[in-house]
Amino acid sequence: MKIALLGYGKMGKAIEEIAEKRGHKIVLKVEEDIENYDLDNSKIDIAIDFSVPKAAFKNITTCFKQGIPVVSGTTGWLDHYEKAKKVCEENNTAFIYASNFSLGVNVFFELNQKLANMMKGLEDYSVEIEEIHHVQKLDAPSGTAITLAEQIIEKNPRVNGWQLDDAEKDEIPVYAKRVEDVPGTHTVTYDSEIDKIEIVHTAKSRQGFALGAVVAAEYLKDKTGIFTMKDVLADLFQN
Ligand SMILES: NC(=O)C1=CN([C@@H]2O[C@H](COP(=O)(O)OP(=O)(O)OC[C@H]3O[C@@H](n4cnc5c(N)ncnc54)[C@H](O)[C@@H]3O)[C@@H](O)[C@H]2O)C=CC1
Ligand SMILES: O=C(O)C1=N[C@H](C(=O)O)C[C@H](O)C1
Repeated sequence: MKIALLGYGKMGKAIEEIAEKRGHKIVLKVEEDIENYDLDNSKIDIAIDFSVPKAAFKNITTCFKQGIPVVSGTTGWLDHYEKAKKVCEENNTAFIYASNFSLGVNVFFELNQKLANMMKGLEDYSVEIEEIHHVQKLDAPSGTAITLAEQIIEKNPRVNGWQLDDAEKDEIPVYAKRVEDVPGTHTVTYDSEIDKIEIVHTAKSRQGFALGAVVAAEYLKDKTGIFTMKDVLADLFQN
C-alpha cells in the first residue's frame, strides 16, 4: 500500500517502521496544515492519522474529499466524529477510528464489557478508572479511558456518566496521571469493603498501537463505509 502519514511524531515514526517491514511504502508525511500538501489519490491508497486533536478533523475530512480512506487514532477530537462519518459517506470512501489500536487493548475492551456485565448487580462495589501516560500527552483523560468508561456506562444502569477526578456517586471517577516515558497503562478497579477486583493493561512500547493501525489500514484499503476495530479483529480471527 501507498500510505500517507498524517502526523509524523512518536506514532507516525512507529507506524512507518512497521508499515515498511510489512512491505508498504510511505509516500507522504503531513506535519502541518494539510492544505500545504498535494493529496493526489492516484498516488495514495490510504491515510493514517496520528496527529494532534486540533488538526484531526480537518486532516481526516480533507482526505475523504479526495476519495482517500482514513485510519485515525488521534484522540481528543471526538466531538466531531459524527460529522467526520457524514463526510466519509458523502464521498463514498472508508473510515476506521479507534481510541486504541493495540490488539491487546481490544481484548481488554472485551474483558471490561464482560466484567461490567457481571458487576452491574453487585451494589457494594464502586468502580473507578486510572490511566497513566507520558508527560507530552495533550488530552486527558485518554481516549482509551473514555472508551472503557462508556462501555461500563452502557452495561450498568446504576452508572450515569464519568468525570475526570471528582465524580458524583452515580458517575465513574477517571484519574489521569502523567509520568515520564509511560506509553499507556489503563486500570479498571471495582472496590468494596471486603475486596478489590482490578483489570490492568500495560503497553510496553508503542509497537502494539502501530501494528494495530497498519493491520486496520490493510483491512480498510479497498472497502467503503465506516468500520471499527471489532470488524478488523473479526476478520483477523476468521482468517
Ligand atoms: N489510537 C491509538 O492507538 C493511539 C492514539 N494515540 C494518539 O495519537 C495522537 C498522536 O500521538 P503521538 O504520535 O504520540 O504524538 P506526537 O506529539 O509525538 O505527534 C503528533 C505529531 O503531529 C504533528 N502535527 C501538528 N500539527 C499537525 C497537522 N496540522 N497535521 C498533521 N500533523 C500535525 C506534530 O508536529 C507531531 O509531530 C495523539 O492524539 C495520541 O493520543 C497515540 C498512541 C496510540
Ligand atoms: O497519547 C498516547 O500516547 C496514547 N493515546 C491513546 C489514548 O488516548 O487512549 C492510546 C494510548 O493509550 C496511547
